[in-house]
Amino acid sequence: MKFIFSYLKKYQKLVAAVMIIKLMGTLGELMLPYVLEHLVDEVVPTRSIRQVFLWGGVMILLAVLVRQLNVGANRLSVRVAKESIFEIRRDLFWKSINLSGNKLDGFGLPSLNSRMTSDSYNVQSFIQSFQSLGIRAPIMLIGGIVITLTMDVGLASILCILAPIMIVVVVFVSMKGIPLYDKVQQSIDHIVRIMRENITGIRVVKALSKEDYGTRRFGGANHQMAEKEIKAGVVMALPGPLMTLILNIGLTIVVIIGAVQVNNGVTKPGVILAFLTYFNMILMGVMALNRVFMLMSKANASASRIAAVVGTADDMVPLSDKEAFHTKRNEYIIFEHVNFSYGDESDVKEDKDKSPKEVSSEWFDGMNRQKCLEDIDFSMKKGASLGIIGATGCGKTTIINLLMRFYDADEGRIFIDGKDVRTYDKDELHQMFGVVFQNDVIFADSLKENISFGRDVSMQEIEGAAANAKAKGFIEEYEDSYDHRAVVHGANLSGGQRQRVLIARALAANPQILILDDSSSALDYKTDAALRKAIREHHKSATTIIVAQRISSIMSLDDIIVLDEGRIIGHGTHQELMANCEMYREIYKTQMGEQAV
Ligand SMILES: Nc1ncnc2c1ncn2[C@@H]1O[C@H](COP(=O)(O)OP(=O)(O)OP(=O)(O)O)[C@@H](O)[C@H]1O
Repeated sequence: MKFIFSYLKKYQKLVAAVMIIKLMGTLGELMLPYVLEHLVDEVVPTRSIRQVFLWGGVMILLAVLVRQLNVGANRLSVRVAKESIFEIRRDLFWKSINLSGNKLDGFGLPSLNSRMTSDSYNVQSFIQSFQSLGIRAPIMLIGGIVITLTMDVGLASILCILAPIMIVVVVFVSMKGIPLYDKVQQSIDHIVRIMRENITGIRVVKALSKEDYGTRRFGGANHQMAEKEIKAGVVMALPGPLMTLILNIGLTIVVIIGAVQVNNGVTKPGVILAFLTYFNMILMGVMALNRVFMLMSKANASASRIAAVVGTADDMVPLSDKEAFHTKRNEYIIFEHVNFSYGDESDVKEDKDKSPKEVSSEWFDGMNRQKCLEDIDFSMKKGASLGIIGATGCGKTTIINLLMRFYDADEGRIFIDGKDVRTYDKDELHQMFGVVFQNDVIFADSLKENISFGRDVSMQEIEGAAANAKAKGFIEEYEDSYDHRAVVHGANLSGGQRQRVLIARALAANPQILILDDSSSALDYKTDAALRKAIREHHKSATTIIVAQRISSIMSLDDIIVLDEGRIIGHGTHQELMANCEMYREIYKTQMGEQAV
């Protein structure tokens, strides 16, 4: 809750205005039965039509005023809720896209997704309802009791006994509800993950006729979520009927005692009429209180999940010169005896019984760590080119991840241009790179925007990059050329076209370091060779690293590293590796044919 209120601080005045207007509206509402009682008991017996119309008019005016006040307060409360959730989402998004690789792995994309959507929605609903119901409910409850006390102490004492019982029930049940809603939100993460996997991999699912399998997986997760929702819903739905029962019993007692009193001339009929209305109002107040507590339970669980991300400490802050490593070597990129392991998030994900807060603080500490890179040691001169080859999962991409400081090495030192990579400001560092990752993303936007990608890049540079990436030809065949729109994930482009647009994106800003991670696998050999030639000719000064499975993509580069299970087992030019590296020779033989050796 502290997290939510920290965002409401700036709207203090608006929230206060909502509450004051709501207070006035509720007081007006409370006056209505009182006026009704006066009309029935005092005005009607005078048989004065004028007076009846006058007090009837007062009631109508009061009702209209109450309505207007409620509408005004609701509008303001919606505004506060919308603006504060806008800020919460903005901060959550900003933090999410700036999370370090380790923390991103820890939270998981599906979970970040549901924090951005369903969790934010829960918080928004609470902010909105707490401003109006938060004041209306207690005022109706307390006001109703106070007014009935002034009318008939005996009858009102029935309410005085029932109200605290109802409040205790609501509070008790809400306390039980909070942890249950935590679990519901965790199931939403799970469901979002399965949805993402199935939607992203829809083609594979269809191609292998695995719709049933996908549906079964989703069905399992859906079932789990439904169970948790039902459990939370059953608990939170308990107070409603219980309260109606308690109040109806109270109402029956009031009607019976009231009837006797009216019969004996002790009480007037208008009082009983007013009592019945106040009873209803009190019931509505308690129900509203129940709703506020229910929304609060959900929002509390959701807010701590959002706060866990927003409040996570930035672990990739640039190091000061004092803390950093230094080198006298003058190569442009240097890896010195680097070791690295990813944290294993599976042990965290299983810990479903812990609150998100507890989990998030532990995620990044005691994770199982498998060694991924061991004693990686190489360097590159400025403008040089390096190929990295090796079996899948041997750690090729991880080297890039460390170079771009998505993760920090466990041991060893990495330098770019004579500076410890950890001393660079994140933006400064990333602006040095033009990069295409494996399965990189094409956005649902024009091809022009996909290439320029929000950078200050002229149309001439876009066209130049497209030409070097061998994308110019197919782009200019479209009637709308560079304005042609790609759909989500570039599904209206072929694999090779997607890769060429991505390479154009990497080349567009004339990067100092160019990284192509398995980014030409969908290109035919001829286009791949033409692409490398264009890069050599037009991006001479760029220090280039090409990660590839295809030996033909890297054999002409200045230097090649052969990786095996996270270790460098071969390093040199193509000729040197052919002479000295058994695995390289094997890859060459397999891909280029026996006689090529
Ligand atoms: N975010 C991550 N969290 C945990 N383990 C990871 C993560 N990313 C990669 N790994 C593991 O690290 C190892 C190296 O992965 P990496 O992506 O560097 O391999 P790669 O050589 O690029 O593979 P490929 O050629 O298939 O792309 C693999 O065993 C992989 O499962």
